[in-house]
Amino acid sequence: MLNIIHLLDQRYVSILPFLVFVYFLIKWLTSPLVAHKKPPPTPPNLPVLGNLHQIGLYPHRSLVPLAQRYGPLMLLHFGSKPVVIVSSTESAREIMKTHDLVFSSRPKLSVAEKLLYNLKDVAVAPYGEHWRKMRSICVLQLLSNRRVQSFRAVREEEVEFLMEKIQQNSSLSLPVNMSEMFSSLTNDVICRVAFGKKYNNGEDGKKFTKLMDDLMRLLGSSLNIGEFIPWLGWVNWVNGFNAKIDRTAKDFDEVIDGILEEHMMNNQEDKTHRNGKEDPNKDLVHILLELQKENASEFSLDRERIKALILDMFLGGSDTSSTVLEWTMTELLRHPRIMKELQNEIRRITHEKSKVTEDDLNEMHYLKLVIKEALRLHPPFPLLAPRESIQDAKIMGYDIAAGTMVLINAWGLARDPNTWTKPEEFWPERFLNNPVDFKGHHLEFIPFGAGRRGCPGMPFATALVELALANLVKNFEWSLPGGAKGTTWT
Ligand code: HEM
Repeated sequence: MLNIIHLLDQRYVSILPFLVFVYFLIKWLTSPLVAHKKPPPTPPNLPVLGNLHQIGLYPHRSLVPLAQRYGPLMLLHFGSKPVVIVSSTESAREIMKTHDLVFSSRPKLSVAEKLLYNLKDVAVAPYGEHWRKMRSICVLQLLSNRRVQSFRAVREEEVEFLMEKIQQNSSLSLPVNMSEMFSSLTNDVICRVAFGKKYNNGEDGKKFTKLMDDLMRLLGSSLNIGEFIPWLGWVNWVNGFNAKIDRTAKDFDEVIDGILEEHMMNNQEDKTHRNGKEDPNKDLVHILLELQKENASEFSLDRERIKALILDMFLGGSDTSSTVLEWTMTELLRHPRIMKELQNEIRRITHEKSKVTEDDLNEMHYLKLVIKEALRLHPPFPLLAPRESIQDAKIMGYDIAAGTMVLINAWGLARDPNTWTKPEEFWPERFLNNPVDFKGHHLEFIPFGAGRRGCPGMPFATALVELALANLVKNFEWSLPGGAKGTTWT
């Protein structure tokens, strides 16, 4: 008996390596990437880092030569995370049009999770019922054309204020820091729209501005090593990154809590004074609190969802528009012929008027071409916002597994020499008699994204950018300090 057991033991021992091999083979074959017969081409990668070393400081730039070599749909590895890179109009159309629903989720990134109330907002929320409801509030209540129009006075006043500041500097022959001015313009507009007042003065103002800067920096940070190489997650504790996230999230929460309390008290008072009549100048917090009270559907717009939505409005509405203004002015300064042509159009239309108002903008066709061209060359989100597939899909003959992160190189698409004549040149006339627009129908030009997850803030952003730019160009003669020519780097 003992002998038999011994014999069996020996047999098991000899087949053990085989069983282990079979186990790993099955595991490998059923892993999300290999189970799919044909994954997209992958550049060679390093252990641990994957392809992170090939991404560099400007990923949208580094990805272009890689795509030329490995194709319009590549599979990279950011550490251990598989990421599909989309680099041609055709592959973007497949992802954002043909298979839009499959790619309409967002990956769960831990920084966003902590800062955006556990993904309770709209911009980073995964696809599902919560996102659908929040998106509909955004589109129908907060950012509709009618709502954007209701904030016209805010935009006109703030742009006028910007003109006064520049006028003061220019009368003293002082240089103007346009980056700072654009940043405070867009911040002040979004503060007034969201909260009904500015947060730019005194200690509170400073604290708020710093908080917003920190939020933007953390959300756009590439410091988060633990996201892509999980076993190095401890580094984020040691270098203070996690502590900074927690502190920023807590500080923002305190500020927004104060603002909500203030609004709730004011709403009570307003009701007694206005006798139930609708206030045409409601700010976004006010609107959200009303929706919360109505609570008509089964969807509960709880306090955290309100805070997360407000934060989205700041993240979407502030840095993006100021970046567009900055780049457009930079290109105009580098191209005096285009600056002159634009100035002629604006001065001809507004004639003797001291300022451009929103009524004048419809006639300013060249202005729109200039902004389009600046958005083509310098999209504020060169890789858009990451997407994630919700089920397996076949794209251009390649298999992409459910749960794969997808990055769309909008910057690369808008400079693709196969699509655009002289793609590196700032040449607004390219859009003359050309139906290509940034509204998400032409996949070669998608600074606002496209499809279900496309940007709902486009009308809000363009209204402010057009008004500010028209006034800047009408009212002043511009040049770079010391006769500098400006750079082309982005
Ligand atoms: C020039 C200005 C802007 C640019 C270039 C821009 C660009 C973008 C891009 C590329 C996306 C991702 C699209 C995609 O995944 O297909 C996006 C999403 C979004 N944007 Fe904007 N944006 C701008 C202004 C705004 C403004 C002013 C707001 C709100 C006040 C806003 C709110 C949002 C929101 C809420 C989303 C998330 C939509 C979703 O995931 O369903 N954006 N934006």
